[in-house]
Amino acid sequence: SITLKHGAHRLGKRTDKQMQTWRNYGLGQFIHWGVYAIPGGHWEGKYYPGAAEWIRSWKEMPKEAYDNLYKQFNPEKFNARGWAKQAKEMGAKYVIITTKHHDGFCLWPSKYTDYTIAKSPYKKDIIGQLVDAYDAEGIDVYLYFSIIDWNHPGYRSSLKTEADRKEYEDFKTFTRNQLVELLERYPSTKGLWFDGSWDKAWIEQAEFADELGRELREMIPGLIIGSRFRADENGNRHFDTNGDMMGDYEQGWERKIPETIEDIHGNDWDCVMTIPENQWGYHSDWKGHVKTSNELIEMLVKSVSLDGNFVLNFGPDGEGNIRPEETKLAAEIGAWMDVNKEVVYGCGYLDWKKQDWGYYTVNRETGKKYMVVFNMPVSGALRVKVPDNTRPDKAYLLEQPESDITIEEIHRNEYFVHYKPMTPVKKPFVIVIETTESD
Ligand SMILES: C[C@@H]1N[C@@H](C#Cc2ccccc2)[C@H](O)[C@@H]1O
Repeated sequence: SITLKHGAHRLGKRTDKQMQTWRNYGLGQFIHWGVYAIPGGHWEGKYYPGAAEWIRSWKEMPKEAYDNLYKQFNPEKFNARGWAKQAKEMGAKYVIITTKHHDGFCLWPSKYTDYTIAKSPYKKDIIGQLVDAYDAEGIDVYLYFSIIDWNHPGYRSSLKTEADRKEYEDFKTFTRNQLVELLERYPSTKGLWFDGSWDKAWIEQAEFADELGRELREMIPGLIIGSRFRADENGNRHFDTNGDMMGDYEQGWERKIPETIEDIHGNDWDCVMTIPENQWGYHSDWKGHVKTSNELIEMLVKSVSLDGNFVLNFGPDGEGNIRPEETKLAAEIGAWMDVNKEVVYGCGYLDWKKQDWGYYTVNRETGKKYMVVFNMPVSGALRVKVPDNTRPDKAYLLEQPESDITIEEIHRNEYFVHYKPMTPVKKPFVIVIETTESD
């Protein structure tokens, strides 16, 4: 490997208590909210086919019109406590909230720009209300921050001229000031989720970004920042020139999930996921496939089974309502988590061979092993292959600890766990499997 000044500053996982807490969340909630929720994917009767939070970039959207939407932003129905309660009932252990998306509109009263909630009819600090409400529910708060800021005069996607460079210096100072301001205003923040850091202009700022990261981490000990924040001095993002991850966890899994444990290269990671195909901000007309709770629970369990966190996105509407489809899914996921949360919280990868019926998770502290079943075989025989020196002794339904499920040895280190559900299986279910390990 080569010597880098601004590459990864740590090899391997962080082992401090803040990161252990992060690693054990399992389930998080993403909230994308801003003035883009007002048009909700439409403008003057036309349907915007892109992601609703990107509508400003649509050729049919006059920039002037978009940039004045904030003068209408007055979400009467906004109820931070209600959102936090719903997230608690869903089983989210942390929340990531957009403070400022690519459009540059600030949901907190930043003193570094007038393009903020303070200048809207609503006036009040949305981020502050959400931080307090989620803290009160015991849900850890992380702040999403977009480096891209289409509203700031000094923002550039690339630096072509000396004038660009001069302007961009102001933008860098503005960016740093806003981030320091956010951590000063909301010191209970556990981490920053950066986005919009793919521009050439920002990628060239390896030294500045590295120093900024250091400054932010000094403000809040244990602060957690993912791999999307900065590039190394050779322009490499997420992984530096030596292939080492920069940041505390990998943020490359946006709307996708790794297939195998090899895909995660031993790093912590999160998957951030939309309910429709690709809408983060509120779009009033979701087209295409909308995921069911069974699909989302499978994504959650698959993520946990591969040592990751699953963060499900909610896009409240322009009045501050959580839409009915999201409310329904939150309730269905919450009902499943009420019964099965122990296969998610504090759990991770079990190095047993993956089987078709579903996923294994194991509690990192107790070693308790779970079979989370999504695909019941017609035979009712769930194949289990164990490592050498491991003998399965007992299996029972998590929901019915007194149930005694037959384990049949069929080959060396290979068993059938025989289970015939009494009623048709409508939701994933969990079998606990107890083993004896011999040296
Ligand atoms: C977390 C998500 N990242 C943002 C994006 C993007 C994007 C932009 C260009 C090409 C592919 C993806 C989305 O707007 C949302 O905030």
